[in-house]
Parts: sequence; C-alpha cells; structure tokens
Amino acid sequence: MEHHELTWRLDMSLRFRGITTREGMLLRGRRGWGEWSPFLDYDGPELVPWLAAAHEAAEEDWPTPCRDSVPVNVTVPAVGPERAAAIVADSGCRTAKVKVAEAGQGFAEDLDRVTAVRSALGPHGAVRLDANGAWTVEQAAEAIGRLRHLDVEYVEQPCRSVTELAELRRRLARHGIDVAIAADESIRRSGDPERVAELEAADVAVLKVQPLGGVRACLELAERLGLPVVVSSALESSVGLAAGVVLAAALPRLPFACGLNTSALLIGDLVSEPLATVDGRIEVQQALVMREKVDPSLCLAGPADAERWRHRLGATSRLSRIGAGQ
Ligand SMILES: O=C(O)CCC(=O)c1ccccc1C(=O)O
Ligand SMILES: [Mg+2]
Repeated sequence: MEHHELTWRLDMSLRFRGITTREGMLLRGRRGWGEWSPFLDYDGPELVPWLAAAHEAAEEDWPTPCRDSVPVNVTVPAVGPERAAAIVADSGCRTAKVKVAEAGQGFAEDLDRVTAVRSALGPHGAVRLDANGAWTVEQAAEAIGRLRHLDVEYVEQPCRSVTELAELRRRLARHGIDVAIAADESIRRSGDPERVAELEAADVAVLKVQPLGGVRACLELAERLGLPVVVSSALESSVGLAAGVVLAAALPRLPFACGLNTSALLIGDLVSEPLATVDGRIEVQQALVMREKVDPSLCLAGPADAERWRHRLGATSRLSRIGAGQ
C-alpha cells in the first residue's frame, strides 16, 4: 500500500526536557518524506511553521551545500558527573553542550557536571551551556562568573526574555566577563526573532528548522540577523535532523559545532541507516538523501496515536491556509 502520511513514535534513551518519548508524522511529497513533529505541549498557530518545514522537505530541492560535513556537539542532559563524562567520552565529539539550571537541582550539580565534562574533553574541547531560560539576570551573572574558569564557549538562553538577555550581556561586559550569549527560545518562540539582533541580546543565534518554518526560511533569517548561527535539533528522527544538516551545510559561515547529534537520544529511528556522527561530524551527502530512505515498517504508532496526529494535522493545515490568505 502507498502511504502519504505515517505516524511514528520512538522512546527516548534518556529523559530530556521532561520528555521520554517523541512522536510525530512523516508527510510524503515528490522529493521524499518531510518530518512533522511539534512537541505535544505546543498548540494552535505555533504548529504552522513546523508544517511548512515538513512540506518543504517533502517537495522542494535542497539548497546547494558549501561544505561536505558539519561538526556537531554532544548533548549532555542534566545527569550526574560520571554519567556526563561517559556520554562525552563515548561521543567522539570535541564540543559538548551541557544542560544546566535543571528544575530541582542547584548550582553545585551544575558545577560538578560542567567540571566533569571539561575534564572528559580536555583543554582543547569546547564546552557550552544551555539553561533553557531558567535563570534570573542575577543568577545567570553569578553562575557564569563561577563557571567561566572552565572556559565556556557560550551560554544558550540563560534567561527567559530578550530584554533579560540584553541586560545580562551589558552586565557581563561591565564586569569584564567575555562569555558569549546564545539565543534559542528567544528566536524560535518569541514571535519576533529579529528583536534579538535589534536589542543586541545575543552573540550567537540558535536556529531550528521545524519551529522556524524550514531550511530556506532559516537561511533568510540568518542573513537578516547578521549573527553567527548554530543549527540545532528539536529532537527529531534522522529525517528531521537531516534537514538541519542541510541548513548547516548551506550557511555561508559556520563558526561553531551544531546541536544535531541527538539521534542517540532516541531508541530506534525511521530509517534503517540513521544519520551517523563520526569523529564529531555528520556527512552532508548522507543528509541530502535521508528523506528518500524512510522505512515505513519502522513507523510504529498505534491507531489512537495516528488518529490524534491526523486531527492535529487537519487543524494545523486549516490554520496554514488562513495564514496564507486562502
Ligand atoms: O542543541 C543540542 O545539542 C540538542 C537540541 C536541544 O538541546 C534541544 C532539543 C529539543 C528542545 C530544546 C532543545 C534546546 O536547545 O533547549
Ligand atoms: Mg536550547
């Protein structure tokens, strides 16, 4: 039987952002399969750009790559120091992104985890942090001051709002602390990504293909922002991750490793040969053909999940048409 929509569900190997399973759809077009996997706590118009990204992947030519491979970071969830060091050592990556400021944990846990990651990487590796907006400006300034001896490349979304990020940057500059700030949620969820550049709220822009409406939309946004870009995942299957690699490959400048090494956080995949990280890099050629390699028999979701996703897709398609003025 020919499928034009598939619903899938994969368990995660580690709890991440409170999530233990990922699910979504694959939509088929003339170029192959596009992934549509908005998080379950997202709703309404916020799902529209995710759908535009899936349609682009299914129907459009990919932009011409500027490089053959893309460096990636290993992502370290809010685990204990031994586990964190093992994740880094096993990854083969020379850049690690460490989750900090996890709910229910304190600064001592962050310090232990980041210290363990720094020693696992050695002095030549790069360590970046992601607080997912959890710190106040005061807490962020204090934590960054106490972690900077570990040579932190940047801190991603230390505080929730764009104005707080801008205030933190000014405060760090006044104190002579030159740790860079990256904006993630302030770009993909604020409704106004360019405000980050206007308010000089970040040194680095984290771009994610699905929430920002696709690869072309991200290339255009990167140009308007004028900031160095880190392409990162939304915990997709290899099909969605491949679109991120295609974006990273097409950016004129790629000064940092990307957050696209998350397939190891999922148990299983939707293709028989998942996107592979070798020596901390993903091959662009592998990503360019991934949308043609889906194995429908790996898309395991029950009829109730499939029905729920078809309903979500119908509602989001209607919102997309309204937005397009049809
Ligand atoms: O950037 C990475 O290393 C992996 C992706 C990641 O951290 C992430 C994945 C899903 C949702 C949010 C985030 C995040 O950057 O906060
Ligand atoms: Mg982030």
